[in-house]
Amino acid sequence: MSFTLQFSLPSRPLIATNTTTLSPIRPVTNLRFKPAPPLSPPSLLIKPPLCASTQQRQLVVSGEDELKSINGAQEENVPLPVGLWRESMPKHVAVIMDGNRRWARLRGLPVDSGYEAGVKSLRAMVELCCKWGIRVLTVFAFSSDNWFRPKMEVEFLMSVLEEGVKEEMESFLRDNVRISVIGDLSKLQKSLVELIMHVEETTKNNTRFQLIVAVSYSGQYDLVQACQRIAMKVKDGVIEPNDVNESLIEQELETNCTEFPYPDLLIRTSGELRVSNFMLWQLAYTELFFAQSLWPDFGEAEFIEALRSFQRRRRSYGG
Ligand SMILES: CC(C)=CCC/C(C)=C/CC/C(C)=C/COP(=O)(O)OP(=O)(O)O
Repeated sequence: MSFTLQFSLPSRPLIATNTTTLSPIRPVTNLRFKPAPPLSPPSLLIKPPLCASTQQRQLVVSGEDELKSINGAQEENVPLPVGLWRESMPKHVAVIMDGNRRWARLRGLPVDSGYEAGVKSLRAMVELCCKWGIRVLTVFAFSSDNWFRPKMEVEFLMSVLEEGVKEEMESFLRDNVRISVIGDLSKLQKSLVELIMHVEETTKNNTRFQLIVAVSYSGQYDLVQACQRIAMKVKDGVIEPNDVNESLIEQELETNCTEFPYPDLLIRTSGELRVSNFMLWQLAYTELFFAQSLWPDFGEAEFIEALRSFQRRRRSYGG
């Protein structure tokens, strides 16, 4: 049984969007908070829209059954590692997969081996996300600035993406995985763009898990392209300048491809303490976790540590 309380907030979010109270001892609450989008189409009762900053919020009090089911998809019936609580799992994790080249150099290996080891780490993380009920994983695979790397390295990374998509296409379909790519695709080879469009189209109705790959992407690029689209709408008389607000910007960002909220947790590996122009708007209320491990060494134990850290935090969204 469930009921919904709807209330309005003047300008900023009150408590939480899509996660329950985070308790290190035991999750005691089954309260869910969701923002109701003023401009986007109506969503399902417990389906949160894109972001945490829209002005109207709904408080949904769920029964046991509803906690197991989010947006109609059943959570995996797999026991979680000790100390992790399903109710307070992040829905969306983002990762800056840093340290692949250092990993290779430390071993006296060519740079390519570092990226190959990084892909193995990514595969393992996708499996863990699926197993533990994390619904979206966004990875920074190639930044706008990475175009300045040696040509051979750029070509290798592009071939990794191309081969990865081709090899995994069957498993995406079998495992109900949706693939989305965000970034400035105009800089990519035509054949790769076609492949990306094909995999996005083929997997667009898959609901178990969404992998968002950021390629030729930067947070500043995303904001600029959103501004350009909004400016066109103003120019065409579709909207007035005064209509531009947070929700409208959110709709024009590349992350509009996910039905889930912005990242709850950002993990950056390799000990660097920066967000490096990644999802600048979307990270507004994201919890940050910086791991010492280089990305190819980031495995299950490190992921559990990041999730435990996340679950110990209280997210107030400035309220
Ligand atoms: C298909 C797909 C999604 C592939 C992902 C492959 C992968 C692991 C890409 C990482 C790309 C990258 C530029 C990481 C930054 O660390 P760095 O390697 O520059 O490390 P450094 O800081 O040691 O130089």
